Amino acid sequence: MSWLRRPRAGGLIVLGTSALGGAAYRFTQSSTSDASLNPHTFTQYTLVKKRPVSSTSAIFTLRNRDGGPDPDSLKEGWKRSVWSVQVKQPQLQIARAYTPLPPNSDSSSNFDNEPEDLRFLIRLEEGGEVSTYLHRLPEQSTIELRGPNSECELPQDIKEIIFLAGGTGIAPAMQVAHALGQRLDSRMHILWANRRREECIGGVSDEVETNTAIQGRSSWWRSVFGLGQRTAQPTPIASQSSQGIGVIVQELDALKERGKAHTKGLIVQYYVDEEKSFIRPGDVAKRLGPGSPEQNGSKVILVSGPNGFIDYWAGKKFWVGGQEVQGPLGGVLGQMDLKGWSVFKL
Ligand SMILES: Cc1cc2nc3c(=O)[nH]c(=O)nc-3n(C[C@H](O)[C@H](O)[C@H](O)COP(=O)(O)OP(=O)(O)OC[C@H]3O[C@@H](n4cnc5c(N)ncnc54)[C@H](O)[C@@H]3O)c2cc1C
Repeated sequence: MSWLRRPRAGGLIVLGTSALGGAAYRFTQSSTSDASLNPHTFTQYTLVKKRPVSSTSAIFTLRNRDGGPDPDSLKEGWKRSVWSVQVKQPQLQIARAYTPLPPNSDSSSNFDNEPEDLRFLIRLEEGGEVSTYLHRLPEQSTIELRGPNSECELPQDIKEIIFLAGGTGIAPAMQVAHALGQRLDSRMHILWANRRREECIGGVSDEVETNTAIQGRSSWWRSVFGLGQRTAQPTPIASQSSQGIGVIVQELDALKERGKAHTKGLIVQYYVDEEKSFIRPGDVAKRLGPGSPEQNGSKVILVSGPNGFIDYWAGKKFWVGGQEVQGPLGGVLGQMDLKGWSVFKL
């Protein structure tokens, strides 16, 4: 799910999808009614709420306008997939993919057969056609969605996940945390990097980073933005901000709480570029564990965020015959002893 890779295009874009096993597909569809979300036609939703998260991002809450029931595929998707929908920009007739945030206590559906509201964390891209269009829309506007599209299916036997998220790459991480929160004995580490603290106000890392395992490589942010040398330092444990706790931070805290009873935990680490804290290879290495081949269950590293973030950590994805494919494992992870963990680029 590398962000910002869409070319400007005149026609509606069919987005490539891929699964952990390498297959690309859309969810099978039980209903083809235009009133229900479906992969074939655009369904009308109403923008019922736009809640700012920072100066450049907001959570958009969309409600199915005609109340068509959610397809079963969508309910299944929440349990086992990372998935997205396409949002249409009607004047330009283009569409971009966005990743629904997992339901929270605010997500409304009054009756069992009523569709759930869909919520999206959307960043305003400077000069970006669809994100600028969406951010300019007033509440009560109509927005058209098509989907769902599966980006990756979680293996049934998943045991542990390390999720490297850059910026709005946190949305798929939250989907995975939501799905994993219902699986016994799973453990998930999210390492979330942002340029600015305003995206994750009040976010306090669960673990102290010592960064002793591997040092000396520059961060993705550094390589992308050409910043100068930084001094090695531990990730600062942020103090509670006087401005309160950011919306996404609160939702991550809620996900931790929800999974507590069944799982071995959700551990979240915050890295903020402007505070000179960066995800380092050592932060990943120390979470790989000893790597015992007898251990049951898959262990997966997922990488999600802007193209440069994915390239830096895992190498480029490629387009082959109109489909986006994983490409070889490269980047920093490609040079590490991953002790049996597999890597998937979202
Ligand atoms: C599966 C998937 C899920 C996603 N989920 C989310 C999500 O949950 N939240 C989210 O915010 N984003 C998400 N994205 C990214 C999203 O789909 C869009 O790519 C993003 O919003 C930018 O789209 P846009 O139309 O606003 O920008 P675009 O018009 O595509 O432009 C993107 C950037 O490139 C620049 N640019 C474009 N064309 C050119 C050019 N020819 N020359 C120079 N510069 C150019 C623009 O100025 C802009 O800064 C997801 C992407 C994928 C593939």
